[in-house]
Amino acid sequence: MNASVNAATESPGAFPLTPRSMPRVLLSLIRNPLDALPPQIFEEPFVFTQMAGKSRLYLADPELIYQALVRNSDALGKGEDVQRLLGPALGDGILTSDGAHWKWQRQSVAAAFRHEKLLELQPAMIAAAEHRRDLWLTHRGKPLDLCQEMMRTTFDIIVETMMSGGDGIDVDRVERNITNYLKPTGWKFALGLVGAPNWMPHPGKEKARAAVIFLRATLATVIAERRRSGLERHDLVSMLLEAADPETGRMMSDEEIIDNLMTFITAGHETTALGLAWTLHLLARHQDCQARLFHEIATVTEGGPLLAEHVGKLTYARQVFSESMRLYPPAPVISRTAIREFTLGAYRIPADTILYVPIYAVHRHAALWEDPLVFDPERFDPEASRSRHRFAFMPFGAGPRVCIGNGFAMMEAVAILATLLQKFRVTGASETSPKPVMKVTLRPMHPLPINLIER
Ligand code: HEM
Repeated sequence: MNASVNAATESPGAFPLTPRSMPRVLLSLIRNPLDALPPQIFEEPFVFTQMAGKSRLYLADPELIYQALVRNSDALGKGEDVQRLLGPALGDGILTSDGAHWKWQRQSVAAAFRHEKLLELQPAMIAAAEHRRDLWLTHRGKPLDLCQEMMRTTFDIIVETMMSGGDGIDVDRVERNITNYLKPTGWKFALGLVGAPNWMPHPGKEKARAAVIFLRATLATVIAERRRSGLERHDLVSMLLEAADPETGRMMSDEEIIDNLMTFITAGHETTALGLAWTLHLLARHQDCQARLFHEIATVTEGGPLLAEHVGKLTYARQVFSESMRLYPPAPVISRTAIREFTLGAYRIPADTILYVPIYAVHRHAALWEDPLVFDPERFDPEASRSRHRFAFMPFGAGPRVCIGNGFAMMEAVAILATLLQKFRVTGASETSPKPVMKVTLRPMHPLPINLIER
């Protein structure tokens, strides 16, 4: 019989969460949940702890992550944490639901993310990047906030490719409201940890509530307009309008369609934008890598404009983006709750255990990476990648719940990087990177400024 993970002393480097350490952990959670990760998880394969009456298991060993997220995926649900954080905005959509309801939704939209379909979207990705590049050409000398710039670019892409332009969505207001929704997530983590009820007031709660009302109403208008016009557009909105549950034949309600559009808009642009902002920041600090990227872009495009067929050939650009996501994974922690007991390595994991996969810590783990804090895109050279465990690098998660948009994101990121760097060299980043803060996604604590030099 396997040992049960039921005492902190059984885990290597157990995290001593005691009544005395609790206030410090809660304060860290409110400010920045990354600071509340047990420090041992950057060196140990796993850390087990018990807090607020719940068993919590942090996994950093790639093999244990594989065993949990892939082999035992049917023993895991998204759990209360995810519902508390994202449920008010994303309802019971593809990211937050479980079981048959999740499966139906995933199958309904899968076709939109097949490789052949994504290839058709490349021109729209390049066009949005060119639009940003042209705006930058008129911005000369003015300071730019990289995160904001990248959010606008990826937002244009998600709305254009998934919603055929979005019928006049107010992009600025949508962006502001997404930020207002995400701002108080530290409070939600902390209140969840002590088992506080959902109605408990906290700073930022009213603004977040107003944001959800605005965002969902905006999408309701998009759906109503699409139904009214009867236009067939072959995009995600049409797919959701036509989706029927394979078992019952039931169509999605408007609320369910809104859940999913909210999910795709938020999950589908924030993450890539933040990945790109950190990438440009790192390139500004590593001019040698930037020079190599210029060379690759010039060789592949033969000095002409970037075309759809070039994107797949920009292998070093992919390496650079991957290495940036290693250091700054846009989704830094994922979590699950065990819905039944299961076996993990030598341990029995009881039902109700909360599992955390701190991608941020896995990507900086002392046992998995040499000089983990050093930026080195060579790590993603095909040869070097082959010699690593597949789940040592997992910015898009793993198993059946792996990011459905991963191919989309890689294509989009490479297209944006290549288009911008054909015209500009980025410089002027601070010597050290600003501290990353987790607000569901990984944002820099302070804006990432850069200078643009026209090439
Ligand atoms: C660099 C960009 C991105 C990163 C790092 C990222 C990361 C992730 C991760 C880690 C998950 C798994 C969450 C979990 O297991 O709990 C996920 C799920 C998801 N992502 Fe992404 N994502 C990115 C871009 C995108 C894009 C572009 C889209 C859509 C266009 C998208 C849509 C989704 C959806 C719908 C899910 C839920 C899938 C499911 O549960 O079946 N993501 N993403």
